[in-house]
Amino acid sequence: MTNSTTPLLLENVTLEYPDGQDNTIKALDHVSLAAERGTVTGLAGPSGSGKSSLLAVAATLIPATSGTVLVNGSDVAGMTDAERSRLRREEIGIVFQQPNLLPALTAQEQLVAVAHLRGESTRPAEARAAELLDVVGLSGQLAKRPHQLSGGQRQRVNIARALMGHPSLLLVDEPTAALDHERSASIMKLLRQVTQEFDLATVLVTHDVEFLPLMDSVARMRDGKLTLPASVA
Ligand SMILES: Nc1ncnc2c1ncn2[C@@H]1O[C@H](COP(=O)(O)OP(=O)(O)OP(=O)(O)O)[C@@H](O)[C@H]1O
Repeated sequence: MTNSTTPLLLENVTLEYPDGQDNTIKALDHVSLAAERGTVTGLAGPSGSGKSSLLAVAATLIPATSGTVLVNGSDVAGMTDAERSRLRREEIGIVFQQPNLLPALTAQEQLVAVAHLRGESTRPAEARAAELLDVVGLSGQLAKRPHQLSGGQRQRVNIARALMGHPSLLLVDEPTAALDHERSASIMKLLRQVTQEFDLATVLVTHDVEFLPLMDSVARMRDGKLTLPASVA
């Protein structure tokens, strides 16, 4: 059951890239997917099957060639660049494989910088940053800079930063690619925890089939086509 409160709805989405000659590569081939609040949708599939392309279209970073992308009921195709930027700031959290933290900033400052971009004042931003860093298990590390944190801790800062804008949709691309098994497992559990705690619709790309049982549903991609999510519960 989907409606205007469904954070992400893709209907028949196709994405074509030029191949450098006269043809196109179909990275997404009539893909339909709904991501509901409070659930983690795992996105699995071989390299080159279109997983990152799906996230990029859902994040409104790349426009679909055809089909419909609705974020909280709004069709992103009809939006101006400014409206899409606002959507990304206010409704979408993005966690990439590498944390991409700013080397000079402390963990707390990484989050406050995001709030400043949205025009928020420092005091409430600092309070929310501290709260979120506590949620991700870093309450004692607020003043640490990236080089003073482990890979897993940096990814936790990255996740907390993605939550600063109160998103309804969290898009996560291979969050554990740079981590060992134990840290990967705890990051996956954390993503599940924040999905429930903040009632997020999380779409998570992973190569690691071991973590698929932690997802509420798993969509599988192959050659740009998506097999509809099947519950793994
Ligand atoms: N910018 C681009 N220009 C042209 N082709 C692209 C571009 N980005 C991706 N592709 C092609 O689109 C298809 C899907 O790529 P995509 O990166 O979405 O796959 P993926 O499943 O995320 O792969 P991986 O698991 O290796 O990250 C591939 O054939 C890829 O070569």
